[in-house]
Amino acid sequence: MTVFLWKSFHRMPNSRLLWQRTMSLYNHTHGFEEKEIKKKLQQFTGGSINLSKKEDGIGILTLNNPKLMNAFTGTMMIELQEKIAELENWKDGKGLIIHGAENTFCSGSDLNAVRLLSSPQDGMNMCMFMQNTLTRLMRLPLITVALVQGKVLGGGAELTTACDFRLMTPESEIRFVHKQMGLVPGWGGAARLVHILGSSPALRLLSGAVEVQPESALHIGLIEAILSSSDEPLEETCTWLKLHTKGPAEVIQAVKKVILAGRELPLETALKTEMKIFGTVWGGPANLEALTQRTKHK
Ligand SMILES: CCCC(=O)SCCNC(=O)CCNC(=O)[C@H](O)C(C)(C)COP(=O)(O)OP(=O)(O)OC[C@H]1O[C@@H](n2cnc3c(N)ncnc32)[C@H](O)[C@@H]1OP(=O)(O)O
Repeated sequence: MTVFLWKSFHRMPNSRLLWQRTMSLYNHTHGFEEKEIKKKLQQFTGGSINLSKKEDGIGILTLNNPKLMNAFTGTMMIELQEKIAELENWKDGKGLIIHGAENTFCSGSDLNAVRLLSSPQDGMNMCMFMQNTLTRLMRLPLITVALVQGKVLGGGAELTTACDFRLMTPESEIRFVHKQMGLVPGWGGAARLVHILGSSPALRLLSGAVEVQPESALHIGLIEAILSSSDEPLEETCTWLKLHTKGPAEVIQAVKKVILAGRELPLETALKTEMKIFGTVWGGPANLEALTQRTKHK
């Protein structure tokens, strides 16, 4: 299945539907009825997800529900899916910053919705819906950064793990509070956390519902950097991301794809995928330009 998925990924299907199907994890064969869960999620309104795509190839995705510390309502979950689909089709895109409105990232899922979706079946459908969306986010051919501000809890902490990098402001905190809620992560956050940290540190964070402060997050490798202040974090994050997205979109996207292949595929398949992605940039405009200019790397 994974191999099939990656072959399709590499072939860059033109059809958006095929792309979405191959990038997602669950469909009706897994008992996932997307239409049904969307109908339920539509009932829990409030907030929005806003996307602005800048000319320099950096997108800014804003979680916007500040009254509830940017908790995810049902309609925000649906809007997130729509914005990720839009980003999958962004040919000139290179990077993405995810942040929350009014200087706080996200306090998880909206507890009002959680209370009303409390049957195991609804819970599993919501979980499959969010896992599909966050897996597609993780597989975007863009370099993604979560800008962590305020108290980032539950599903908010899970969302940060679907990004390539996390940057924290000095006063912020990440906390997988699921155990305190009688839960475990369900948006894929546990599996991704094990990949990021290894199983013992991940278990420590989950079993202790540990409040992870910036210094400790940096020490265990959960984040890439602590921002210098909380004054202009979005600008600082943009500057940081621009260092990693300098160059043409096709090259930046190819860089992300070879890393994705290495992260998700068995070694032999990853190597073959890398070779094919290499073929898309070898002799390409950026490569020829660098050769013409006799670029030196001093
Ligand atoms: C698989 C997904 C699993 C999950 O995500 S479970 C959800 C995990 N998140 C939580 O349990 C968050 C509980 N809330 C808190 O701990 C605190 O509100 C929090 C985020 C630390 C902020 O504390 P403060 O800065 O003191 O602000 P506050 O408590 O007065 O909050 C302002 C208003 O926002 C509300 N709020 C915050 N997080 C929410 C959430 N997730 N769902 C629904 N409402 C939420 C909070 O109830 C308050 O509303 P109100 O002013 O009392 O009407």
